[in-house]
This record gives sequence, structure tokens and C-alpha cells, in this order.
Amino acid sequence: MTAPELVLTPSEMKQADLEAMARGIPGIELMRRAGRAVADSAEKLASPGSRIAVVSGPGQNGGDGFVAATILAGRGYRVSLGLLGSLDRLTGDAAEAARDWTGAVVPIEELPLQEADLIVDALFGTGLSRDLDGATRHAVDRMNGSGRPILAVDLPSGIDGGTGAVRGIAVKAVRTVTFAARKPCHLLMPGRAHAGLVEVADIGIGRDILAAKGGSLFGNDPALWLASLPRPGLSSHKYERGHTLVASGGATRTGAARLAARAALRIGSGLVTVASPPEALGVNAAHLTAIMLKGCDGPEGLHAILQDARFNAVVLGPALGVHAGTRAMVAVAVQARRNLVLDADALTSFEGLASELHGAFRHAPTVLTPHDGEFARLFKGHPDILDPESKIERARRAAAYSGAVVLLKGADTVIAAPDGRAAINANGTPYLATAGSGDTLCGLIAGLMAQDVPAFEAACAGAWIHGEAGASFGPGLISEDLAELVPGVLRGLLR
Ligand SMILES: NC(=O)C1=CN([C@@H]2O[C@H](COP(=O)(O)OP(=O)(O)OC[C@H]3O[C@@H](n4cnc5c(N)ncnc54)[C@H](OP(=O)(O)O)[C@@H]3O)[C@@H](O)[C@H]2O)[C@H](O)CC1
Ligand SMILES: [K+]
Repeated sequence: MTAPELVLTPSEMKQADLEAMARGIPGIELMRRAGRAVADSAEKLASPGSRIAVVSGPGQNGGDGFVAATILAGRGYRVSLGLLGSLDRLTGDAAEAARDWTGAVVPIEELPLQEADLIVDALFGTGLSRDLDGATRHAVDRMNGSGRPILAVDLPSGIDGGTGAVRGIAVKAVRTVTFAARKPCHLLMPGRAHAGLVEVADIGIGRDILAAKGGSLFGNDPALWLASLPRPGLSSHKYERGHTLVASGGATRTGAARLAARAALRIGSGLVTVASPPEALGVNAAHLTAIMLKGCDGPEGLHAILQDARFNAVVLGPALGVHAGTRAMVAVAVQARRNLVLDADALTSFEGLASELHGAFRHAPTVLTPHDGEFARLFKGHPDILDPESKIERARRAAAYSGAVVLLKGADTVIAAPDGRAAINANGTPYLATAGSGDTLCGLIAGLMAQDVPAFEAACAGAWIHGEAGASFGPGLISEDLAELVPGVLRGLLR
């Protein structure tokens, strides 16, 4: 099994660069390797002898551009290079790389972009420190408006390397070559949408350095949690695989619980029960077969059921209603110290009451699965949690505050644990934006926790499997399909 993908922030990457240099790789050598990787990638996008316009900025990103330009010219491409700022302002390795470039250097606004077969964007990388405006904004506008394919160096200029945000305006690349490791902007939106296909070039900075300087942020892929997935043995029986309890809404709001319940069963929970209000028992009973059913009248009813310790995972939230009764049910489940997944109404019922959840989940594995709106409502009045520009930072602070794993949903779902670990999930599909999709995700996560998968790994695995299932179906996907697609995804994982 490959090791989990390390994602490094710009500052962590800077530290890794410095460590590599301290261990004897000169900065100019790192830049030459970076530039060569850009040239190799450019060759995949531009036929021999075609015209390549390199747009270089005032920093080391621009230096990478100079190296790539020199190599591509040496390989027979017709290369033109435009520089933002003046040559004599270049410093360090970029100045040295510029000296190797024997071609013309024209002001960026004179670069003939329209005639280029490929544009190389070496304007800004991880050193972008403020929004683009004036000449820089105009340059990016011209690049995007040229209609020519753009290859971005390290990251698309104008994208914030740490948050993936657009700083004023950003290059829309068809491909990005980054170095040593992906940065958050390559996975978080909208940066991911600007980067196109991302290649990670090895420039000789070893994983030991990357793990030492980074190590708490990951790309969400099976390498991160596959070892934690249950593999039932020949002798295992259903009682060993946990018992997931999903609370249902009232008679006209029962579908969400059944979607979650079916997903829990499909992901391998040995038993699954829907806890149904008395008035919805008939409705639920008519739809359930392998999934069992229990009457549950509010918090007291849940308390009574949870006297049976075999119910070791609980899903609360979907369609429960936004009111004190839902909060009371959360309190019962927390008190019972069971694996717990809270979603939708179980989160919104605490709108403005997040202080009641401060440290509330430290005693049992818990996963909160808000989308952005629920997150903003839940942590209203906590600017320290809501204000960070980085989605990773927001999720991490919420996890540290609550003691729960926080899965902050989106096309770039972030999963953060109270201990600081975080993962970005980037395999979702727009087709997952359909009613009930979130309910299914809750069931996947709870069903894994019922089988003793730790909360962080269960949330990461659930998000990834959910994304794979949705992507395997594509157009026309509805939530009822999702649980049925899980076996196919598991076959690929556990073969
Ligand atoms: N291991 C690696 O990842 C390697 C990366 N390399 C490349 O190095 C860059 C990072 O280089 P750095 O010089 O730190 O930053 P940039 O090149 O991105 O640009 C910083 C310069 O740009 C100016 N700046 C910043 N924002 C703006 C703006 N909005 N408008 C105008 N100018 C801006 C900034 O000047 P200040 O005004 O902020 O002082 C800097 O002059 C990395 O991305 C890689 O491409 C190495 O080459 C190889 C190893
Ligand atoms: K760039």
C-alpha cells in the first residue's frame, strides 16, 4: 500500500525547500529541476517547434519560467519570454536562471500571447501575498482572454496557495506542474478548478523532509484509511460488526433515516435499526426488510433503547426537526457515549448554542457533517472558528473546540480531527448534489464506526466511498442509488 499523500501548505513547502538546501541541494538546482519538469510537461501540450510564450513574474516562480524557457528553446521550440518588472530587480536563483536565458526579455504587455501555441504561467506561485491589480491583473486577463492553453508553474497565478481562493483574478490553466507535493490550492475550490490536471514533479525533496515539515494534512485517498477498514473473517458474525441506530423523523419525513440506515447496512454494519416515532412506525415498517425497526418516542425513548449497549453507533439529525427535542436527543446519545454522527437538524438545532457543544464530544467518537450553511449557523458568534479564510483551518478549529471530527462538506470536503489531522476529499461529483446524498454519507460513516473504525478514518473513508459511488454512476444519480453502488466500490478496495 502506498503511503498517504502529504499535502503541504506554502509555508511548510518553504521550510522543506530550505531543509533540502541545508542538506546540500542548492536552490538553483531545485529551480533547474522544477524548470525541467515544466519543460517536460510543456512538451506534452505543444508539438515540436511550436511557439511558447513564457510569462515570468518577479520572484522564484518567474525563475522557474526562465529555466523552462531556456530548456524549451534548446529543444527547438520558438520561445518568447515576457517579464513583470525589470531584470535587474530579480534576485537569488531567479536572477541566476535569467542569466542563462539568451533570448529576448520583453515587458509582459508586449508578449504576443495570441500567436502562442502554449502559454507558460510563471507569474506567481506560493509567494503571492495580495490581490492582483493593475498590470498583474491585466496580464492575467490577457492570458485567460487569449484562448490559448495555459500551463501553470507550481499553481495558477492569482490563486492563494494555502486556501485555494482567487486573489482578485486568477489564471485558468489546463495543467499545473507543482513540485514535491500538492498544496491545499490544488484540492480546495476554486483553486482546483483553476489548476486543471495537476502533476507533482519530484525535484529531489524526499518524503522524510515533507513529513517533517508537513505531516498533518493529507489528500483523502484509501492509503489514509484502508488499513482501518473492516475485513470480516470467516467466523465473524453479525453481532461482531456492530449495531447502528438511525433516528427517523415524523410520518412524512422518514426517507432520510432509511437512506442512512441502508448505507450503514451496505458498508457492513452487522445490524441496523431505525428508531421511529410512534406515528411513523407504519410508514417505516412498510419500507424495511433487513433493517429493523423500534418505536422511539423522543429523548426518553432513545434513552430507553440505548440501555442496550449493543447499539454502538447512532445517527441523529436527518429530518428530526430543529427544536429542543432534537437537542435533548443529542444529549442522550452523548451521555450514552456511543459512536455518534450528527448531521442536519441535529446541528442546526444548536444554532447560536455552540457553547453547549464545547468539548462535548471528547468522551466518545463523534463526527459532525455540516455543509457550509449549517456550519455557519452552528458556530454563529464564534468568529475564531468562522473567520479563517482557510476551510481547513475552520474545520480544524471546530474540531478542536467540539472534540468531534468535523467533516465540512462541499466539492472540496475537508475532514478535520481534534488532534489537528486533516484531509481534503476531491473525488466528489456534481451529481452528488441531490436530496438525500448527505443522509447516505451519515450512514456510511456510522456504519464504519459501528465496526470500530476510528472516527477520523471512518469520516475520510465514508467521504471517499460516497464520492466514488456517485462518480461511478454519473448523470441521473439519485440518493436511492448510492447505497447500492457501495459494494462495487468496496470490491475495488478490498480485492
Ligand atoms: N520546492 C518548491 O516548491 C520550489 C519552488 N520554487 C518556486 O518558488 C516559488 C515561490 O517563490 P517566491 O519568490 O517566494 O514567490 P513568487 O515567485 O510566487 O512571487 C513572489 C514575488 O511576487 C511579488 N508579489 C506577490 N504578490 C504580488 C501581487 N499581488 N502583485 C505584484 N507582486 C506580487 C512578491 O513581492 P512582494 O511585493 O510581495 O514583496 C515577490 O517578489 C514557488 O511557487 C515555485 O514556483 C523554486 O523555484 C523551486 C523549488
Ligand atoms: K504560476
